[in-house]
Amino acid sequence: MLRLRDIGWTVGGATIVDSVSLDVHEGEFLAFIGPNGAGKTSLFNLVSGINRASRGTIELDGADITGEAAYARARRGLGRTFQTSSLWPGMTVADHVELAAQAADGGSYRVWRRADGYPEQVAEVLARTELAHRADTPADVLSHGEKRKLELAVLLVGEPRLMLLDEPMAGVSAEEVPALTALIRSLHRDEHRTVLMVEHHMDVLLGLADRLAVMHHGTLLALDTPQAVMDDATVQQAYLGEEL
Ligand SMILES: Nc1ncnc2c1ncn2[C@@H]1O[C@H](COP(=O)(O)OP(=O)(O)OP(=O)(O)O)[C@@H](O)[C@H]1O
Repeated sequence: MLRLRDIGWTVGGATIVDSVSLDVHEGEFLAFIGPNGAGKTSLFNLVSGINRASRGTIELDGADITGEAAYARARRGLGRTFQTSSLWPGMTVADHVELAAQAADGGSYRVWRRADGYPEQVAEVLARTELAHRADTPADVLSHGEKRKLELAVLLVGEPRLMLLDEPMAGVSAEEVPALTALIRSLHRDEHRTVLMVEHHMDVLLGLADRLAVMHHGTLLALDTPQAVMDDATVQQAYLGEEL
């Protein structure tokens, strides 16, 4: 489904992503781990089109999308969430989803439009993400776990086939992690979406990921099943003193 060949990204003389090649199969769950600054988010930015690769090629479903803008990649079914919250504080949960539905329907983001255009879609997405009871709640009042669910809800409106999730557990309390993990699992297993996810919590990943990609200093250090990666001596060495 997704093919990266020799992807590199250099900024101001510093090589942030260095010769990354990998294939992601349809329906796969591939998790990215690695120390802070390893280049995981930078790689997601290159795949989603936020930044352009300095070299290498990116293919989605056999089409070369290396030079395509982010919105064009989104139209092909590639969606992503961000490490930091991308919500509008005073806007309600339902209005976030409504706005995303308008945008997905070809409309522009017009915050003054009344939120009565896509009630069925909004209700359906909020039910899937277990946020129906929070429909009228402003985003800034939500717990961290609910905020992450809302970011997923907004993403789901576009029905992405390939989802890039950047640290979806960041800031989420320990009590909320299981429900969020279950939601992400269901988007993958029940809805058959292909998922790439950056995550530091290994305990979360072990129940989700088919394969782990280990990044270190911008390179892909290892790519294998979770067990094989954890047994890998090179990975262990790279992580000495780091949480794995
Ligand atoms: N636009 C940029 N210009 C210059 N340097 C950048 C830019 N974006 C990222 N970097 C640098 O690239 C390196 C990799 O950053 P990146 O955020 O991709 O790492 P990461 O693996 O996602 O880390 P973390 O786990 O902390 O999120 C860091 O040293 C960062 O400072």
